[in-house]
This record gives sequence, C-alpha cells and structure tokens, in this order.
Amino acid sequence: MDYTISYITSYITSLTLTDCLTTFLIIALLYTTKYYLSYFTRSNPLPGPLPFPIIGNAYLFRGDYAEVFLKLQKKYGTMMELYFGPKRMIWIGDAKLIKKLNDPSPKSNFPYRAIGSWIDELKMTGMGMGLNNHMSSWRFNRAMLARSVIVPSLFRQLVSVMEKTFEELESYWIKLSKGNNNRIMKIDLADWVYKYTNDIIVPTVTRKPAGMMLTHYNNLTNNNSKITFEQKQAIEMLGRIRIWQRSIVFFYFFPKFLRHYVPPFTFLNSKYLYNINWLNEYFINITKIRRKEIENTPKGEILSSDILTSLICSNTHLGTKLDNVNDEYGRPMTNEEIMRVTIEAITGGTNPLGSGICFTLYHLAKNPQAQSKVHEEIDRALGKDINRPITYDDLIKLHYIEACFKESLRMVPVIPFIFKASDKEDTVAGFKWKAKQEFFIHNYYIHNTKAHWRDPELFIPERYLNDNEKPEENSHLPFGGGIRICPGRHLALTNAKMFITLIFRKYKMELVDDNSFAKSYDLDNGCDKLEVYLSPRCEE
Ligand code: HEM
Repeated sequence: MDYTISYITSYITSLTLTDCLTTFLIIALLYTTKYYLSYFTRSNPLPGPLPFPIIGNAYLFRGDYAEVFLKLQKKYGTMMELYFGPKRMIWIGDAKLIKKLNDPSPKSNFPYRAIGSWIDELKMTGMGMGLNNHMSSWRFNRAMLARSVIVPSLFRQLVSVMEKTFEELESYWIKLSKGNNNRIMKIDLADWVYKYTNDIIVPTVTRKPAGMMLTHYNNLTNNNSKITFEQKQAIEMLGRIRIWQRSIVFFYFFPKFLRHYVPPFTFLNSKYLYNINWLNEYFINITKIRRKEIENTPKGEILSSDILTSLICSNTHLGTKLDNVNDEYGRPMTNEEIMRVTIEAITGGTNPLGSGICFTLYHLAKNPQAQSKVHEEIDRALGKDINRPITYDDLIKLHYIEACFKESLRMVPVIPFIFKASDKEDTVAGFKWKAKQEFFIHNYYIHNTKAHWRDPELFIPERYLNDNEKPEENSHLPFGGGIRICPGRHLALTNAKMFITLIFRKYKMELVDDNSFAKSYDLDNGCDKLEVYLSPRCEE
C-alpha cells in the first residue's frame, strides 16, 4: 500500500506541464465524446439549440430569460428541448399538446414538480404546496388554504383594507407632487404598486401591518415617520421571502457537491439555509402567538378573517370542518404546516400580484379606448361619487376590468412557464417519456401565438366577453392549470380589480413617453418601470 502511494506521488511530481495538459485534454475529449454520443442517440430527439457539456444551453440564457425562451420557442417550434446543465427539459408551446399535463382530475399522472433530494436539505419534504410531491399532505394543505381564501368575510375585510391603504398611497403621491399647480402627478407606478400589494397581503395573511409604502416614502423624502417594530419585522420577512424564492432556483440548479464543497457556492448554501431558518422561526412564532390570542378571545367575539386565523381554526371547534373527507383530513393543522402554507400565500400575493397589476395598468395607459371603457364601467357600477366605499358586490359587476386583467396576463403572464412531471412512464404530445421527465408548459408562448389567439399582439379585453370568442381549452394559463392550478387566483383577481377600480375611479392615466415601461424576468416576469401621468378625473 505504502509502495503504491509513493509510486503515484513520485509519478505525479514527475509530470511536466505538457503531460498535465495532455491528460486534461484526453479526459475532456473522452467526456465530450461520451456526452455527444448520448445526446445524438437520445430518445425522442426534438429541435433545440445544441447543448455543451456541463453547461447545457446556459450560454444562451442572458438578460430577460422569459424573452430568450420565447424567441427560442418561436425559432424551434412548439415542441423543443433545452438543457439546464445536464437536465433535459421539454418545452411545449401548444395548448392541444398539454391536455394530459393539465389534467384536473385527482387521478392525473402529472401532479408532481420535478424536485430533487435538495428539498430534504431545506426541510421542506412533504411540506406546503408548490414544491410538495407527497400527495396526501399536499391535498390536505391545499384544501385548508383553498378554504381560507374563499371566506366571504376575508373578501369584505380585504376590500375595506385596500381602500384605506389606497388613501395612504395617494397621500404620499400628493405630498410628493406638491408645487405642481396643474395637479398632474408624474409617478413611477412600478415603485409603488409592489409596496402596495405587500402592504395588503401581509395583513391579509397574518393580520400584521407591513409599512412598505411608508418606508419607501421615508427613503424618497428623508422623512423619518416612525416604523414600528412589527412593521420592521414584516419588511425584513418580505425581503427574506424573495431570498427564499432565489434559494429554490439555487438548490434546483446547483448539485450538492458544488454547494457543499466549492466556494462561493458553500457560502450561498449557508446563507440560504440561514434565511430559511429565519423565515420558519418567524412564521412559527407568529402562529404560536396567534393561537394564544385566539384561545384567550372571549366566547362569542368574532375572530378576524385573516388567512392565519382561518388556518389555525380550521377543523377545530372554532372553525369549519372539511366536508366529505376522511379523518386524515379532518384534523387541525400543526404549526409547521401553517408556517409553510402562510409563507406560500405571502409569496403569491406579493410579486406575482404586483406584476399582474402593473402590466394591466401599463396596457390601460397605452390603450386610451380601453381606459375610457374602464372609466365608463366604474361610473355605471359605482356612480359619480368618488368617495363612496366600494363593496365586494360592486367588484363582481366589473366584467370589463376583469377582462382587462385577463388580457394583460395573457400578453405578459407573470409566471411565463410552469413545470410538471410524472412519477410514471407516460405518453405526452405523441411521444413516450420515462418517469420524472421534466416538462415546461410555455404559457407565454401559448398566450402569444396566432395558433390560439386572434391578433395576439393586440390588447383586446372584449375577447373574454364575446360568447362567440371564448379562449380555447388550455390556451389561457396565467394561473396554471390542472390539479395544481393556483389556489390564490380568486384572491389575486379581487385584489387586482380593486386596485384598478380605485385608481381609475379618480384618475386618467397616460404613459410619460415611449420609454416609460420596462419589464424583466427575475423568478417571474416583473415590472421594472412604469412612469405615468395621473390627472384627476373630476377635472374632465
Ligand atoms: C396575479 C397573481 C398570481 C399569479 C399570476 C399566480 C400564478 C400561479 C401559477 C402559474 C401557479 C402554478 C400553477 C400550476 O402548476 O399549474 C401558481 C401556484 C400557486 N399559487 Fe399562485 N399566482 C398568483 C397569486 C397567488 C396568491 C395571491 C396566492 C396565495 C393565496 C397564490 C398561491 C399559490 C400556491 C400556494 C401555488 C402552488 C399550488 C400547488 O402547487 O398546488 N398565488 N400560481
């Protein structure tokens, strides 16, 4: 043994630089040959850019990824393949070919997300919904969240909180535009809308205040209005939720070896794990506190309708019981289960919602005719009194505004692609695939192709209102589809309709110039800039 080690050591030390380079080149050549041999003999070859060893097609992914994928799908056709490192992803851009992936029945073969063992490292195995492949706990969590987001009192509470929060938002805008004697305000809405949705979703889910808009105003004006400790914590939590989303991408793409042994990946790995622990502790803590508060609430007193309270009370004597379910689903949720579900609810209600609202405002600012129809609809439904409180029933009548939101999410879906996988071998789009093959439903492409939409480049909200022009099945997927369809879609729609109504009830909106709008892809399609002039409608 000693002899072998000393032989190897003396052999290595005797190597010249040329020997090392030659060895490296031989290994690289062998690896590349093996890589391309398996690439060119793969089953079901589809069009797509040539991948390189180790990096796959990563050399193409620059700038706004969503736009890159859109261009690639246009170039290679409705079925293409892309390599994310060594992983082969099948991208489908045809509504007719994704029927099986979007099967809404409980027997669907595609209820899974393609996730690796990294999910154990995050202590998220079998937790929450979005990344949960354990069907029993996924079903339970989903049913509990779904029930807590349809409570009518939640919507009533939401509508009134949104109205008050909008007043606060307007007060900052007015203060910022003082000295402007023609009363037209120039605002970058992208700056404010995300802060607004954050200030709404945090109390909707946790009953806690957030204070994002106030902090933003303080930063812009060097104002030092007091931010409470609770608000500071909520602001930190929101920042950490975004980091959490980033960490999922990191764990998804970088193998364990790199993350555990190769700097700077090791540093990021620890940073992200620390972040997840922070979030877990924060949510466990507020759940425990809220449980105590609920226990101490005098009998007969009505509890608030936030999602956290509903989740705590569900399947207890204080809440309702899930109907038609066996005992497995008839139990209350644990603190850990509530923690994950509330984190996911906040995630959906912050960035995706903010982006959905910004994109709709952008299209309305760009299309004056559609904006006039929004004004007319609001006046018809609410009358001319701009101070009368808006109710949830009012919102139900606003079909044109709803159509505008749908049409914006068609043109720019916030989540531009959705991934699905099966744990069984199955046939999809006419090809037989092995279990765990990852499929990307490319809704951004499906939403913008002539194969499914008349004049897809035009903003036409009317297409959702005409009986003879209903979207084809699986061609409008801003909230995904099948059994994993977004459980927060009604909440998102109510939020969006309310904000659009609040702003257009009082204002006319115009883009400042041709460069007023900018979007980018960062975990989702987001709005970076939306500069508009707002002028009061009462001056019409
Ligand atoms: C405009 C706003 C929103 C958009 C565009 C959006 C979009 C989506 C999409 C595309 C999916 C994937 C569905 C699929 O796999 O087929 C999803 C899943 C999900 N969304 Fe949303 N969402 C929004 C708002 C919300 C809100 C407000 C909540 C919270 C109440 C929420 C909670 C979730 C959850 C928990 C999942 C995972 C569902 C599962 O895997 O079973 N979303 N969302």
